[in-house]
Amino acid sequence: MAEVASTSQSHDWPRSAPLLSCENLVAGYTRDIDILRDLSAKAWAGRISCVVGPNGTGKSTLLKALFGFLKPSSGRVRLGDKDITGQPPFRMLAAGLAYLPQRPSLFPHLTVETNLKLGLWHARPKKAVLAEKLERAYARFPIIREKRAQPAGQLSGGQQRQVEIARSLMTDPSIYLIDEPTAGVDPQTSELIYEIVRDLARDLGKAVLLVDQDIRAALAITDYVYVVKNGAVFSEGAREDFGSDTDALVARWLYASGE
Ligand SMILES: Nc1ncnc2c1ncn2[C@@H]1O[C@H](COP(=O)(O)OP(=O)(O)OP(=O)(O)O)[C@@H](O)[C@H]1O
Repeated sequence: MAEVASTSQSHDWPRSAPLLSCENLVAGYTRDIDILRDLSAKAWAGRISCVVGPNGTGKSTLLKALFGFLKPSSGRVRLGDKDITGQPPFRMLAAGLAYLPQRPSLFPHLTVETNLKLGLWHARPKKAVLAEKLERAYARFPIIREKRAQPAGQLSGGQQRQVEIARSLMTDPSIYLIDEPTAGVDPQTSELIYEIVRDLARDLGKAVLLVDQDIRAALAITDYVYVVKNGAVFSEGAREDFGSDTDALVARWLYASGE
């Protein structure tokens, strides 16, 4: 595993305590095949960590293992100092993790507002609390206020992404695991979605672990980069160590891809 540009003295935040971390994670879908093979990564409050790498290398699998859909066969997942390895998704949610999968996860036939309310169903909030949270969501995403009475399935891909993010914010998570948020979305909407993801970290102080194929766009908002190959970290480093040299990073990614 290579540390990228580790000589830089310009910052030391990557040495600060992460909010979420995994160490030497091994996990897979069947007993005999490990997809993640000794993978370690971190996400810091107010920062975006981005996981890039070739197709099929285990990026989405990492998020699934962190959120508890897959139980690691070895390694540790920690929330601050607390060991949360192998906890089921509902406990991960309660612990402050939000997971946004690659495919939209809204109920298409229910209205936008009902989808938002479902973000809090498990908490059984008082009416006033629910109303306040809805108002906060509408203030942050004006397009959602406009479309709140429509079935969610009638919204564009980008609008559905906004509803998903608004729904996740209802539980005020501290950590976001986000899988390819702009897959299948037009360039203009992509820009908006990256802005929203950036604001989750910069404005709201969330720790974000982002998996992305659109390497150049993702790098523009990223603080720390993991290049993953064959289920392990091939190379990592703080984004600012690369200066404006996105090409060096892309070259490293291509090397990991074997292209
Ligand atoms: N539900 C599943 N059951 C069995 N194998 C799976 C399952 N989901 C993914 N895999 C396999 O795990 C490996 C890693 O898949 P994963 O989706 O994590 O890769 P990825 O790096 O996110 O790829 P991409 O960039 O194409 O989304 C692949 O070989 C894939 O076929």
